[in-house]
Amino acid sequence: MGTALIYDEEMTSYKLLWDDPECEVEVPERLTVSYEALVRSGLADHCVSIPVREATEEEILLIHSEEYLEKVKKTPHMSVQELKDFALQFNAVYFHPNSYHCAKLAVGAALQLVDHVLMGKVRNGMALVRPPGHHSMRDAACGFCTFNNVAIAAQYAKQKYGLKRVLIVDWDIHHGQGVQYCFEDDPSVLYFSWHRYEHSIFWPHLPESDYDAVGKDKGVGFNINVPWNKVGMTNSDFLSVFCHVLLPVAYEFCPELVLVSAGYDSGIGDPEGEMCATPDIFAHLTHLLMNLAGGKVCAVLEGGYNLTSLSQSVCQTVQTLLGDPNPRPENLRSPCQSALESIHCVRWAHRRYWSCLGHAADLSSFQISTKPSGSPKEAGESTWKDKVAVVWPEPVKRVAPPVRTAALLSDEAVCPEGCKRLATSDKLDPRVAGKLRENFLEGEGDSEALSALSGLITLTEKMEKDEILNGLAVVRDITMATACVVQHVTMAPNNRVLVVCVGDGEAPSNITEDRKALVVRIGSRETKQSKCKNDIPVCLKKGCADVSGVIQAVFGLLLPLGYEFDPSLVLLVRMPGSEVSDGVWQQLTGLLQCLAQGHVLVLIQECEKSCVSPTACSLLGEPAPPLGQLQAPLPQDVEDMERLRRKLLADWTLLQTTAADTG
Ligand SMILES: CC(O)(O)CCCCCNCCCN
Ligand SMILES: [Zn+2]
Repeated sequence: MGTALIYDEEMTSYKLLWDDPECEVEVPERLTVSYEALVRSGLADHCVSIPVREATEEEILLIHSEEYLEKVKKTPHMSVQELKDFALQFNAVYFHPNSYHCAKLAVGAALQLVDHVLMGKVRNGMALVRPPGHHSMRDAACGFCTFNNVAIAAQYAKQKYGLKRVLIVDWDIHHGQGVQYCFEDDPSVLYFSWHRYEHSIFWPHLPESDYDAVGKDKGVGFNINVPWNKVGMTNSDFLSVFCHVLLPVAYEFCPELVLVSAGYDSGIGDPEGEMCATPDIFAHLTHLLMNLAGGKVCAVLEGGYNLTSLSQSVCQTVQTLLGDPNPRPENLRSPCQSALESIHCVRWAHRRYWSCLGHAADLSSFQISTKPSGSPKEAGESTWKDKVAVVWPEPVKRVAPPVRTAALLSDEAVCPEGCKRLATSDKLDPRVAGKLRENFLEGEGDSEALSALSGLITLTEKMEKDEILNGLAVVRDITMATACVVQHVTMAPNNRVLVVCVGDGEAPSNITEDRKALVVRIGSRETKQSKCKNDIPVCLKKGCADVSGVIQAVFGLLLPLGYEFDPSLVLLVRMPGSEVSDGVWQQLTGLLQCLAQGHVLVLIQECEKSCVSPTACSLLGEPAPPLGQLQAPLPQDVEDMERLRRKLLADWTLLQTTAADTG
């Protein structure tokens, strides 16, 4: 199934007709540069092009009032002066004789995308639209927005397809208060937004944009606001919020559809956001959402005003939707104190509503930075032209290797659909053979074992050379196979391997202190006190059969560790007898492809070969099936994981979830 791209240059046919410093950034070129970048990069050709359509009045009335619609319907016939006067009744908007037409196309584009995804014609997709939507309200335009494209799409999806749970992820740098107002009492729509706030001195200065606006009545808990109280937030801040706030909640919620209010003014160089996250981060944010809702992800453009940053970020998003491997995240470091405060506050505010946040530390542990008395930035606010030009490196080219998934299997085993069987006939370098015999086979002449190990070496080398993206191997002795891969990979100077062992069993023997290998073991009990700090055992009372326990460990520990460790290879090992369900296993296999440019090698013990085909599906880029709404993790497990997290904080900064953590 493909990735939809919805774009029509008709939506560039309106613009600001008078001088207005607060609206001048919203130019038609925003759409043309984004689309042209997709065409130039060849990404548009790999997408399924879907035509736009005008939304009907009935669809607009899903969210907006008749009075408001009747007012907007009059704008095509207005003079410039009348348009100007009409706009004055709203906050930071402008109108043009064509803006009503374009606003209907923007809504229609979002609905076309939702239809094609929910009817299974495409897997996911992106709609490049303007005007944006997330600020507009039932009775009012606001912040360049006329109709609330994403809010209408959510309502439309519920009504037409009977969806019970829709997740809206708003990564635009402004708070989509319009969306919040629509759904704050609605438990079927979980709205997540981060936004520049600076304790309300940033536009639109609303108290209800703060972290304590958690929803109302039946909707308490289903509105999550992460305020950025400083500018300059980085990739590390963004990933920390996804791992420690959004994703655990999103998996507990288990949405049937993910709508993204994809605004790129949160990216570096944007005059509105003034943040520092680089365009490649949107590849990771997108990837981390793609195993939710069975992969049904609809991204709808909101803001983004630096044309270079915008077009690069749009390309990063679409390339990930298409399944191409993610770039390795550049030099991640500790989230900043202000971001940690925000994470701490929002986790605390939601601790009663989401069991995954039940243990969130209370706020007494540190003094929240006081709200500065500073007056809103309006006074003498520098316009975007005064802002210093920001530069950043062009995102690295992301090339998909010629072979996506290779399989190392015994001769009689059937090769899963879509995988390429690895020919072990390749002559093994006699020196390597000698080392393997000496290190792993105690010299015994077991040619079968030798050919299996040499096959693993070949697999690993083909990944390093980007001849294949990822692979799976069915082996007889999984501990030996793991040790063999670890040893081979860590021989090269700047290689690092993240070993994820699922189920109980011995960690590989040759893990050294040199941080070239990091082992995270998720199992039911401490096999033995982990001897070195690069071997991290995560213990769950019920072992890997505990879905919410594993998911808690993945987002709270494994992914932050993995991002900070930044491996060149991920080795995912399914220990024999691990009761991990295929669903959880596929989630893991899918999510871990966000690391190491997607170079994931999965090891499966001969006796477990029933999980070969689900593993192959995930390695081939199929979204993992939804896990269902998650139960609460066991309190004992939560406490153990919290204790482990605090112990690891000294070495791993992305594990922090509160400002006090840097104690
Ligand atoms: C879609 C979007 O969220 O990017 C729209 C942002 C509107 C910003 C209005 N700024 C007003 C500044 C007032 N001094
Ligand atoms: Zn914005």
